[in-house]
Amino acid sequence: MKIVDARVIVTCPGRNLVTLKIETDEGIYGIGDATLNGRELAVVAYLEEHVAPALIGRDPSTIEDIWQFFYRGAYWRRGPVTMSAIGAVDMALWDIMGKAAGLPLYKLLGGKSRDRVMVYGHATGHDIEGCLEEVARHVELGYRAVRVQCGIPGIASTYGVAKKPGERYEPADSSLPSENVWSTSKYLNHVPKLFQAVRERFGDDLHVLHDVHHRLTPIEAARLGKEVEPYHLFWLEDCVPAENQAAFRMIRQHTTTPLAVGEVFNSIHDCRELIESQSIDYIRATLTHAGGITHVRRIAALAELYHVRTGFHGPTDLSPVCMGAALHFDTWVPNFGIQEHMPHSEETDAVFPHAYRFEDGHFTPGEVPGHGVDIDEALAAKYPYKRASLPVNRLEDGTLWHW
Ligand SMILES: O=C(O)C(=O)C[C@H](O)[C@H](O)CO
Ligand SMILES: [Mg+2]
Repeated sequence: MKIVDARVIVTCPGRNLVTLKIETDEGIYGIGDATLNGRELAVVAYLEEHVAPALIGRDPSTIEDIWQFFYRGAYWRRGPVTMSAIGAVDMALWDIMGKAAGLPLYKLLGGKSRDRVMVYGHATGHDIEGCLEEVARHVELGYRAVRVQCGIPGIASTYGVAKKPGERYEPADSSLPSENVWSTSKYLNHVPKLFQAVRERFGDDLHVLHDVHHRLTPIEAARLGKEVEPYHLFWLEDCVPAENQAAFRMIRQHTTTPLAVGEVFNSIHDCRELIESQSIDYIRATLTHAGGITHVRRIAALAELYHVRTGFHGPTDLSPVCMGAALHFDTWVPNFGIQEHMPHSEETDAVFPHAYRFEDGHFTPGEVPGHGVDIDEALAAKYPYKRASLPVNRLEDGTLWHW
């Protein structure tokens, strides 16, 4: 089998999504997600100029060699743009090989380690009461695990909280970055009250999660971890920016709240120190941004040695193609923890018909050969690209801060 075409499809059924489609001389094709939120066209250019032409004529079954060609063979290694491009190629090749073998991807990877994949949903509210209503709605829908993000008294808007009650929050909400204001002291005073209220209303069985979005310093994160210990969070996510990996050792010494990190990581080298020092509990690197199945399974294997489990990033800025492939990976990977789930819009689901299904707080990937997600190109063409940017965050005195 030979690759005869590799094309990039950009569509915006509510938000921008980038798909690589690789076609073979045997009529089998595979697709991969290359969406890098707010930087979509940078990956499109990388794929079109440096990757797609070099794929033509290759044997799609040489997945490892193709991965090495685009990673090791490139002088400029790593980084989110390069690794998202490689991730899309890799996902599409695994899709092709699944279709050629007539096997769903999880069987190619080594078969089922579980019957279904537990996911967590997103509850956001402007105040604690609003959050509790949203958590209740998720419980009603069957979710066993819910991430809870709350507006902070005295702060006008916070990233990660929907703009209006009942709406979903949208990660990239305007053409140029909008601005939020941040107060660490107001936030730290509020969050323990939120989780106390969640436990009082929903009891001990519901898994609850929280995302800090990298906004704290290590000592502040240590305080938050300690103060929410009585509420037994499933995890505290991205409590500090992870460039300084040694910071996590200090946080770890102060709290037993489990720590998750890695949605912005793009290679095993971003994860290595955190995993080897046993400073984290969940690794969130995703198939799209961290070089596809071929690379993320190396990360998962390293993590397994240190009792670290997977908790893949799964917001709407990753397309259903990534979600489908991730659910196969989650079904197979021995050290699975949880999978994030933000439902895509109806328009997005129509552009990407898929085999995966939600039931009772869990997903199953389906039995369709490959990753089980397709693209309706005619429908995709009806939604042209629209520039969208992630917001920025400033302290109350105007200082630009982590978001
Ligand atoms: O889903 C999460 O945990 C996020 O933090 C969402 C991210 O902010 C979003 O994917 C940025 O593109
Ligand atoms: Mg996050």
